[in-house]
Amino acid sequence: MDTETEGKAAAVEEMREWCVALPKVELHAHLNGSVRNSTLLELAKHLGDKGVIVFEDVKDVIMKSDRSLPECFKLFDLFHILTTDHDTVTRIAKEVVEDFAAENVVYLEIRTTPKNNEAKGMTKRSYMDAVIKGLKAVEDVDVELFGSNFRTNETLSSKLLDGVTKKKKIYVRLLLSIDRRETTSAALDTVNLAVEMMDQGVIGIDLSGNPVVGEWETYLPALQHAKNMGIPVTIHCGEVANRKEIQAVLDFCPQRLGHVCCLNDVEWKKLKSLMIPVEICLTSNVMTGGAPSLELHHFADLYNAKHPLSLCTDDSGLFSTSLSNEYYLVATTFGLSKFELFQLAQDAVQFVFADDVVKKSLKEVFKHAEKRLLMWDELAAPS
Ligand SMILES: CNc1ncnc2c1ncn2[C@@H]1O[C@H](COP(=O)(O)O)[C@@H](O)[C@H]1O
Ligand SMILES: [Zn+2]
Repeated sequence: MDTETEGKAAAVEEMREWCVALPKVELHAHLNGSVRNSTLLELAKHLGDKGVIVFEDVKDVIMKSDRSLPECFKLFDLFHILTTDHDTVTRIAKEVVEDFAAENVVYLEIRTTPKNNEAKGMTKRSYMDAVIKGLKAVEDVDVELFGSNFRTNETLSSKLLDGVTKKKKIYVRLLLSIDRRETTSAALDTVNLAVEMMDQGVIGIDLSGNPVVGEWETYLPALQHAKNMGIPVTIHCGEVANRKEIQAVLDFCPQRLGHVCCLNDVEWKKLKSLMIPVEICLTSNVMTGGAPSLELHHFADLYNAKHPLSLCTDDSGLFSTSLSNEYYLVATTFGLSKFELFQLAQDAVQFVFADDVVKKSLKEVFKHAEKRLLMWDELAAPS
């Protein structure tokens, strides 16, 4: 390697390290899309040995790196075969939190679809109990799950991402997803479950699933019920160009929106005037064709318009990404400076569904990390 190439490689490495060190807020992560490949392979091997699936076929699908939108949803059906029993749900929930915490995510909203599965003796409630069991089983990191369990702000903020001697801390909150394949009654069950579990870390509702399936009118009663109960709602919007639905979603005016890829000029204007915070999922959108390329991703337009937004992974396992990588991509694609990236990460605190106590504590975390991160180059420079 010549000196110039070595210098470039070192700069890439240094920027990647900085993005990992940056405290981050993750607002759009699906549990079953965030499972480690190694875990999926282990689960597939186990079911292969039992004759439930053909391991070699499944292995190739898991290891494939490019995925279209329809392929993603076929894959989710496969993931659900692999993961939907109580013990496995507990395991993946634990691992997903560990993985996010390992890259300095300090606040994580995980969303997942509560599932009934009679054959496994699973109800939506027992599925969620298994998820929560997994969050409580995390040992390497301090997980703050319930509003009632907060320690004092000072203790929390000094511990979160101190990174030197103390155990890392992460706030985790849960969003219950309504799958677009569900009936009105099943969607209502999910919202009622959220109401029941508000004191156990559940703080919101999401609408997701294959965007070419289902009708807005089917979910509207459940989403309206959530709104009436004061439960924040986030909606996958415009993954495909469904004009009628995009209009209806904007009219519903949820607390946040995911993706917003296929909006026309009028819808774009409306989104901007409503100032609904957007969960931006760069890698996911480029892989599934929602955005033509990283360079042409609508992040740039929203960012330049100072529209509220936050970088997210969507499905870090499925798309082989991480939140640190999404920040790195923004830096390298759109030329944001470290200062701007820091602001971007910090601004996401405003859009969390957790209460003001948590927001205050998260602001402290960023304050605490600011000097170290913004003086990174000076600190790293040889004296
Ligand atoms: C790629 N973009 C996407 N668009 C829409 N829905 C998506 C999604 N990625 C994931 N999901 C939704 O999340 C479920 C998996 O996690 P859980 O089983 O809930 O934990 C998928 O089945 C789908 O409903
Ligand atoms: Zn999503």
